[in-house]
Amino acid sequence: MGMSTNTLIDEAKKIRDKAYVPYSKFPVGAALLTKSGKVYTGCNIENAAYPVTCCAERVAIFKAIADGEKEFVEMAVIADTERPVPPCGSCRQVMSEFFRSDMIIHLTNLTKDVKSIKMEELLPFSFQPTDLQ
Ligand SMILES: O=c1ccn([C@H]2C[C@H](O)[C@@H](CO)O2)c(=O)[nH]1
Ligand SMILES: [Zn+2]
Repeated sequence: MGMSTNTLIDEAKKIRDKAYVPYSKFPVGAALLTKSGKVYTGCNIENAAYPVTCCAERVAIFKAIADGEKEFVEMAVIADTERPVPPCGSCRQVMSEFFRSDMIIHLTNLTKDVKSIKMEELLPFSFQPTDLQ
């Protein structure tokens, strides 16, 4: 694991403290590295209308996209889980829209277990923009 990966995990851990989680009390942090070397971070933001909640991963991705970023190289996600935190299905679908199939996502937890997984393994046979043509 390179130095940039540890830095990315640290950034994810740091923004996890900003999570707005009055309902689940389950804070999650995510950090996304762009090809240009910038890091976009996200935390989960819940809502009294529970399903309106946005996960940490999507907050990070949407911040980057809204800032004009298009090329991503690595992502880290962290939560206080027993195993490396598995992203939800909605986040996997959003990731598959913007991440290359060979991009690595580092899933981790507070006890530093890390599962580094390729986009294509995280969501195989995913519905793609090209399927609309
Ligand atoms: O990978 C995950 C899994 C869950 N959550 C959030 C959604 C909700 O706020 C809380 C409990 O599901 O954790 C994330 O942000 N990312
Ligand atoms: Zn999610």
